[in-house]
Amino acid sequence: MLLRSLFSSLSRSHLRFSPSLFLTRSIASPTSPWFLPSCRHTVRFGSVLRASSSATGGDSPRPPDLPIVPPTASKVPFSFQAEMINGIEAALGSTFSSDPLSPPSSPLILVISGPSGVGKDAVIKRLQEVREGIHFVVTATSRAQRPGEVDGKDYFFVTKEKFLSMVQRNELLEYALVYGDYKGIPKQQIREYMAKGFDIVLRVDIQGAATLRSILGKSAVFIFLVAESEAALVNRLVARDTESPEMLFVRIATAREEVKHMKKFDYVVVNAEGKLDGAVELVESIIDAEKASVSQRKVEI
Ligand SMILES: Nc1ncnc2c1ncn2[C@@H]1O[C@H](COP(=O)(O)OP(=O)(O)OP(=O)(O)O)[C@@H](O)[C@H]1O
Repeated sequence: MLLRSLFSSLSRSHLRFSPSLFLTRSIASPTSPWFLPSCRHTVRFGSVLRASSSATGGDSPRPPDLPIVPPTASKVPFSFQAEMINGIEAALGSTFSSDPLSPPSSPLILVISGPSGVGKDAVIKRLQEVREGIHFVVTATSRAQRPGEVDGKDYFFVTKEKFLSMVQRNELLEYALVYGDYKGIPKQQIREYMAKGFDIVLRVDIQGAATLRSILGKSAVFIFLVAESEAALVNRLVARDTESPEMLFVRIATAREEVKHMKKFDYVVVNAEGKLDGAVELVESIIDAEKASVSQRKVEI
């Protein structure tokens, strides 16, 4: 029935054709896709389809100016393709929509964590350079500013008193006392940038990641960053030269314990010595995969 209707719509079109042209492949069922005639014609590229009402039966005209991109390997002439499409539309009783078939992807929250000195800051900084639409949430901290750090860019450096007043006003998604200093994530920044469609990157230590997991559950993507080995991590921390020997010892001892928490994360990314770009590419792949996921994570802050 469907086929008959299609043939009759096509035969009303300007094109002279034989149904046998279409049936160069066997038809498994009336609804299965069956296609193109094996004939040789000159193809006119770059033209724009304008449907004639006779080809669509007059009921469901194709949108005007809908460009048809010619498949390079096709031997089917353009005008003939247009007639075929019109015929199929007429047989189906509706035009083909150009709306995207995939649902829009939701903004992500990426939680990037890992032992001290593994390269969290370095990876996030590079990610922001190579990828658009990423907002790194600037953490508020009561710790002292290190040389080269910029207030409002690396952290919001605040006094302990100011930090505690932010806690009281429920302005922080999560906060913790880390090595004697407070660190916390301002909620407002996340809301603001998610509303603009940005993917959000949060940088937290392992303890912070555990707290965020309990708050955000599966609605966020948790990435654990590791060095290629314990020795490489220690070298990196020593070379950074930002800690006193005592603090260095505490960080290294803590890192040993922290690696054990890897399984609570969704992904692990190795940031190997001299291969920062490789780590960033993997993070990008994770983002791309998440955006292509059939069930998108939904988050509310
Ligand atoms: N792939 C890499 N190869 C070599 N050096 C790296 C790599 N990634 C980061 N580094 C360097 O290692 C040091 C530690 O990196 P970074 O400060 O980004 O770590 P972090 O995880 O943010 O540390 P913390 O949690 O203590 O703030 C920095 O000097 C950084 O430049």
